[in-house]
Amino acid sequence: MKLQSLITKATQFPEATVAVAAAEDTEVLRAVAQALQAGFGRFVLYGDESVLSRLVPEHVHDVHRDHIRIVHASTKEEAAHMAVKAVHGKEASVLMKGNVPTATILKAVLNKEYGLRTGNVLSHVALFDVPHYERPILVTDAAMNIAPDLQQKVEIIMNAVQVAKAVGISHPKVALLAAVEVVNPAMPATIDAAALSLMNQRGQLKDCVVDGPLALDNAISVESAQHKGIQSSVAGQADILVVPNIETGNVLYKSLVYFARAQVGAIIAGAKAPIVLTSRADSAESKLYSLALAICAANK
Ligand SMILES: CCCC(=O)OP(=O)(O)O
Repeated sequence: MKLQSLITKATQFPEATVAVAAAEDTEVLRAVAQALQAGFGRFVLYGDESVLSRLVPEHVHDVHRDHIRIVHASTKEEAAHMAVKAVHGKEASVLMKGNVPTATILKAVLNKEYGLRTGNVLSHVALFDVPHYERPILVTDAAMNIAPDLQQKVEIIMNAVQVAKAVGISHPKVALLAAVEVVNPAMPATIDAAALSLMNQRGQLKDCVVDGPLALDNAISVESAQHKGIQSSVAGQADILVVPNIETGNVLYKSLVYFARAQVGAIIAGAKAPIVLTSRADSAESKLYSLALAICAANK
């Protein structure tokens, strides 16, 4: 599903409520306004009431103002905790990071008493529309897990498969990226990839087809895979790219956005509710797509 279609799908859930932590941010409020304009979402904005009362009318059309509630929080930490508590208490089905450091919101998310942990690994899943590439493609994990071990990679894959299903890819093809297509004992990513592929063949990783190690070119290009003689049901057709570590993921994410001018929507999956957690420099449009992705994932 292309990102624009995701917005159409999100309009099936006009009442889905989003708790925004520290909403006093122009790009966040522009995304909120665009979501309301598109016809989805109710928003509870936690933050400095005096600032929000001034900013909201500047961004949000009068006709949509009854879809927004402002709740005062004295600090960004308090805003993060209040927003997380609202999701924990089921007053909202999606959490959104506003103008608050990632570490602050994640601390609230991981709170033992009212946080959003399920016991599963939390992981970042980004859905891209890349110009001149016909299919949408998911990338994981560009932001959360620094150097995932084999078990963490299993959960990262399962989180991404759930997100893929939410956007209409029912049995995704998962490519495990490395620098080469063969198992090399000096490259741990290739050994994990081989183990994960076998786990998939033996039914330990369900609802998807997993293959690797694959280099990026043969994961996404049939011509490259054919040229290199790679026999694989995933090569050239990957729906999900699993990177070996956060550096690879973050560089791939930002290369797609800045070099390729890709559009992106991204969430943290694996928690009790999806979390919209974009790069600080991401556009309002990306935040809008991320909201749509989160609402679709919350209602899958
Ligand atoms: C890819 C999203 C996470 C990230 O890198 O965020 P910042 O650019 O805000 O550091």
